[in-house]
Amino acid sequence: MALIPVDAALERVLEGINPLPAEEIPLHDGMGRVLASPLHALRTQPPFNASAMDGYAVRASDTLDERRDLSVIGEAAAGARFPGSMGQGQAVRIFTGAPVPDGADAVLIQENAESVSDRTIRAAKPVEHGRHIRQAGMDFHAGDLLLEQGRRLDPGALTLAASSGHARLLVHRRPRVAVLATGNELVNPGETTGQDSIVASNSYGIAAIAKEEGAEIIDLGIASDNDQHLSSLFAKARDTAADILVTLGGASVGKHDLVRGALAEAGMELSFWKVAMRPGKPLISGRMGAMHVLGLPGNPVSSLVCAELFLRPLVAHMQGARHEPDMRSAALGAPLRANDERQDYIRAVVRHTAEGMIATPFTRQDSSQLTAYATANCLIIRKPHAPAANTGDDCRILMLHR
Ligand SMILES: Nc1nc2c(c(=O)[nH]1)N[C@H]1C(S)=C(S)[C@@H](COP(=O)(O)OP(=O)(O)OC[C@H]3O[C@@H](n4cnc5c(N)ncnc54)[C@H](O)[C@@H]3O)O[C@H]1N2
Ligand code: MOO
Repeated sequence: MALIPVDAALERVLEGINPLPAEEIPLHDGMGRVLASPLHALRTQPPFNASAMDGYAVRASDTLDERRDLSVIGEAAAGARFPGSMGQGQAVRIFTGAPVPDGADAVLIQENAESVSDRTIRAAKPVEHGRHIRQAGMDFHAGDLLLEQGRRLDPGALTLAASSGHARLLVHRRPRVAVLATGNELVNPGETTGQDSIVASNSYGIAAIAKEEGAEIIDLGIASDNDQHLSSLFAKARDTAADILVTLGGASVGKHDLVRGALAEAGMELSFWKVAMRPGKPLISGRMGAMHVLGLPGNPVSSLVCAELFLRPLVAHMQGARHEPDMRSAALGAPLRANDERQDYIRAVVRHTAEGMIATPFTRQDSSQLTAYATANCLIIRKPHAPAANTGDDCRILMLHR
């Protein structure tokens, strides 16, 4: 089967995805969730003209003459407005957040007020009209569109939603991602290892990527390399109503690489197999009924890179969110050889310097090496057939947020 380009592969993975149904959640559970409907303000903020400072509500024209006595006729605090209105030559003691009394048009900060007697002050400096007053609706008005549908909720968005009167939010359901490691050699971390054992590590990073995007994880453990065991665990993924099944390993061409065949046997409609990328070539994508299937290669770095490129956007799209990879430009910190037909994702460390960003690739790029991957903070992307490049040449990098 021919290798398909990375962009085409991503398009196919995301093809025809409808966001999962909406559910209502309390604000405290909103972090990282994606809004299923536009959010409009239920109230106006501030709801009244409010003082931004501690001081005196005054008429600005009364402060032009610094010898003018102003009589303090009452007090306005946050939550307890001055009940009357204020006339010429009068002032009201006011505190930050309090409603500005009728008749006042400025706030004189207390540092600029001289106390003449118990209930009389003078303005040490004139204050201009409107000073230190937050106009009603300065932030938003009832009915304003505050957050778009598809917005991923973050601390700022959650605080805005609360401030505008929402106690509950409508968000898309989290995708359920079933993760299945495959391979006779695999044992769980902490288990006794035999001479030929390998610790099944990939599930942890893959689950972490999916969770970071908002998924719920169903850990299906480890399947041995036999068709019965694989098919019983695929059935379990369906029984648990997984939206996405991620398999790890067994994706290549060896005698023991049974995953693609077993998936087909279990009814998966293959979308593609093999992508023109390094690492990650034997990636499998398809559908088993409503369940999306991603078969990631077994090499740990291959599985992580594939999950960054395909699983992350898939989980985001299923929640109605767009996924914008953090791509930047940098200068190469070391030369690179000419590339072949596969798009390369080269593990590298990018540093900010006075001359700009410099991305230095690790010398060894084996797809089994987690030490380099865990140290890398970016992947240098090399187009297929890119010519040899020198130190200092421009390159594109995908940031890996650590
Ligand atoms: N003749 C060919 N051989 C290979 C090709 C090819 O085109 N022709 N492709 C190579 C490429 S590229 C990759 S990538 C690997 C991926 O193969 P599989 O997906 O079949 O992976 P496995 O053989 O099952 O495992 C590879 C490697 O990774 C270890 N592994 C597997 N699962 C896990 C896990 N959950 N946690 C940690 N480590 C895991 C496994 O023990 C192997 O060492 O195929 C090449 N071969
Ligand atoms: O594509 Mo494999 O992922 O080179 O190691």
